[in-house]
Amino acid sequence: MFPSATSAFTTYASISASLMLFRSIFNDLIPYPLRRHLLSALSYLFSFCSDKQTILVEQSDGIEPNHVFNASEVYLGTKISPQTKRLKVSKRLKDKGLSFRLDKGQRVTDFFQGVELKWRHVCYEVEKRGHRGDSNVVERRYFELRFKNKCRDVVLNSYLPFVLKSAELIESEARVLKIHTLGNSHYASKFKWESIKLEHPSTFETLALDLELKNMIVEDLNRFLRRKEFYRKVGRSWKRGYLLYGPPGTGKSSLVAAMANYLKFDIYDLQLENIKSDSELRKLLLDIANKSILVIEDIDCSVNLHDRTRGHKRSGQDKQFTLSGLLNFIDGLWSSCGDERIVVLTTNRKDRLDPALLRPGRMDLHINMSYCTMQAFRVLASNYLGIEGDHRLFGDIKELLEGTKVSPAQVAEELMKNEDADVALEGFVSFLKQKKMEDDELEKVEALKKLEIKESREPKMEHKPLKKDHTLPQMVE
Ligand SMILES: Nc1ncnc2c1ncn2[C@@H]1O[C@H](COP(=O)(O)OP(=O)(O)OP(=O)(O)O)[C@@H](O)[C@H]1O
Ligand SMILES: [Mg+2]
Repeated sequence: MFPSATSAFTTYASISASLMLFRSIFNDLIPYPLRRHLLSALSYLFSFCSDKQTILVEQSDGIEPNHVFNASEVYLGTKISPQTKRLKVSKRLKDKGLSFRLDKGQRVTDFFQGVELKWRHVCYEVEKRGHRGDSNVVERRYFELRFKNKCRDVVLNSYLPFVLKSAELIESEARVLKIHTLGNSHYASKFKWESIKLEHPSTFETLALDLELKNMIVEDLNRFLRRKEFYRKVGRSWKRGYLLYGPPGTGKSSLVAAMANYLKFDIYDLQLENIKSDSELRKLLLDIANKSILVIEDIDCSVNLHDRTRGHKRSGQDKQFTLSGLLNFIDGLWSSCGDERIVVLTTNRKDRLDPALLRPGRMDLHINMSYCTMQAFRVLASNYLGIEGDHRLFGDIKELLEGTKVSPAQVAEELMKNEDADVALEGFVSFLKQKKMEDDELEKVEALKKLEIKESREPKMEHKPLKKDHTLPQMVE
């Protein structure tokens, strides 16, 4: 005989009333610390009879935030399912989209290498006593991760590192990159960094560079990111300096943007003309966040940095801005402030730079951005005209490019003139022919000029009247 619906409901009501009564007596009569001990002793007893293990990931480890907790929170935000009933949603200024977090008490089940992993977000309150005896209640949080005993190795050695790595990727994907420049809304004549969204489309795929050079740069960046421990071990600050040199329009600024997009680093564009003193420079550089690229464009002409001892004085000001002040940040003692920094200097004229900037070890890599080669041209042809593989005009173009100095920027401009690939390439061939003629003409003029200069420097023969030379045979009259 089944109990009637009324009696089943009465039994349910009386059991739940007793449970509630028991809970409120338990909470009211037993002080909080004892309650926690009793509960953890009970769960300890239960864990003996279970084939499951539990890992607790607490929000903070003493004073420091627990990185595993933050990573788990980010990772689990991507694992929500229709069964997750309560979610928290947020968006920071730097984020591209919304991000989700589990609310307290919510559960998520994940699978990794065939292992079932049950997560639960737990929140509890603790009473904290201040110095003056006053108390306040603070919320503490942790994640509980349950899995089968036999999967312990997989969880500790593979799953948790996987969660950390995934969270890092999710965070960097979600980040909006920024470019920071010195704003002129300066307070007390001091400049401050102001930022806007960096939406430069340049990437290593779109960059027209010789493949070997491109791969070398990407590998260098990857090695730099991997070697945090190495830098620490050898006593160097975790920084890398690149000097990009080459004629205008060869892609120096585009390479900086590609680096930022690849590494997901912000760019800090420092215009040295605005800096008045070393101390101002120091302050600005200390305000730069980690994971960033500091760029100083056209270092040869931004400020007269040649005189290291006297510094750069401005009229009516005794403050100084010196090259040594800058170098101190690049690789001196001040450079140890901050991690994961990249410094890029660009110049059109490497020969004009102070030798101090070129000294070995100062800029780790000198990258020559040269005129357009055939390999670089193929990248541009694919970007701008969608040409993959070969084209009937590529032979002519290769020959013409070898004898002409055209920057990738000039090539790009020509290729943009027509959407039809054949028309655009024919136009480009005529452009190259014209350019070649002009270059040849220019070369002739240059050669003539050099000859003239050489001649003007050579000592002139003096045409003195011939003295009577007694050695000469006398004319017989
Ligand atoms: N190597 C390249 N690959 C792809 N595009 C390029 C390349 N070089 C130049 N360009 C194109 O030309 C434009 C100008 O190039 P960019 O500003 O990077 O040159 P730059 O070397 O920094 O010049 P400058 O010395 O005048 O600062 C870019 O916006 C890009 O469209
Ligand atoms: Mg540039």
